[in-house]
Amino acid sequence: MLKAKKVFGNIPNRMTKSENKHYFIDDIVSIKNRQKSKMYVKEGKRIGYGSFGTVTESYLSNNSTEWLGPYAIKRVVKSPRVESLELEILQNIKHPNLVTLEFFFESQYITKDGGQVHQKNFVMEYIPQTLGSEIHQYFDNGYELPTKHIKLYTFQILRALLTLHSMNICHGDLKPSNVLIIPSSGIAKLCDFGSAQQLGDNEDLKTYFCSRFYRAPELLLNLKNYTTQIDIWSLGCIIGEMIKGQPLFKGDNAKSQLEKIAILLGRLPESKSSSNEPQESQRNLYDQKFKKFMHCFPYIEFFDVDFLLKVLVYDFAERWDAKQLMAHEFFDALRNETYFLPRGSNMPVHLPELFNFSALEKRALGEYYNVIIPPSD
Ligand SMILES: Nc1ncnc2c1ncn2[C@@H]1O[C@H](COP(=O)(O)OP(=O)(O)OP(=O)(O)O)[C@@H](O)[C@H]1O
Repeated sequence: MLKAKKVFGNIPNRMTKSENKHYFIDDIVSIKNRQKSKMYVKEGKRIGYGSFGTVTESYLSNNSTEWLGPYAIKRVVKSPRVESLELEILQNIKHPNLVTLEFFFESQYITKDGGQVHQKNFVMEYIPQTLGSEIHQYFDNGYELPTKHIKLYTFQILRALLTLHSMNICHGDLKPSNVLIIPSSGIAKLCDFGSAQQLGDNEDLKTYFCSRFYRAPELLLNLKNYTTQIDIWSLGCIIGEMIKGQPLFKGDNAKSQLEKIAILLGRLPESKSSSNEPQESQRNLYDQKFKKFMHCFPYIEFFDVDFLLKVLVYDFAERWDAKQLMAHEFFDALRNETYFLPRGSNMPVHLPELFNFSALEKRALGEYYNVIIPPSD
């Protein structure tokens, strides 16, 4: 289990709102140097209303005249019953494709009946666009998301998953609104670790989490032996949505979600497919699925269909993992070229750094590393 570093006191701050609509926090912890200080906080417009908290555009100041920011402050109720890995992940895992936590503080308010509610406040870098809003912008205006962009965002999501999964952590709520993007530079970063779990052998695992349209079949079936591969399924649904402009599987409940999935993948197999099956019947099965996928995604390249067939697989043991997928020829367009065209621009810009892997990432990639990096690197 990841250990949370105890960098803040046990007694939460009392928030005092001043007339200028900013308030003062006694103990705000800088993640950079783990030092506590006193700061003013000014909150602006709401960016997100999640099921667990609110996110607002905010500014911080040491003196209430010069303001730093914008930041995004996510405020969630601190519950003694629900353990969340969100703070541990945000403060301990630094990664180019995970949103950066800059500060953290605790706060409290008194309810009408005199009860105290304790809150956690995550002060993050502010990235105004999400993959969800980007998909809408394109499709609402009659355009499709360019294939290069789809590959760019997918690769970076996989890179973030490679790191989380190498620690046996699943994100648990991957969906387009939890992927923050900077369209002008092509950067993608995952946010919202409120549903993240570290999977171990003896955990009493919950199965009711992850937004339905992106929930893997094993979760829909309430199987307790699921793995971090649930995130790969969610990613497959996100890729489908980037291609089609709307959620790939839109069920009203778990049963109808499985039915929607079956339209594309065929009925859930009664027993595990076996690699001992004759090669010919395996080939036939692949060809049948290939035809269905071609019908669903008529304008994509053959090897892109093959990529999707490796992601959207019922059996999570056969679903490819992050490193296998990063090595797929689906990403050759990113390995062999250095430019892409951002939305609304006719000037190509450099692709973001995609292959500057850390030592931890290199270890997680193992033998795949040499296949994944561009030929000239
Ligand atoms: N750092 C950020 N910069 C800009 N927007 C953000 C940032 N973090 C979160 N958001 C926006 O706020 C929304 C809600 O945040 P988050 O998903 O963390 O909260 P949540 O309560 O878990 O929401 P949900 O129930 O939708 O999963 C995100 O979907 C995203 O659109």
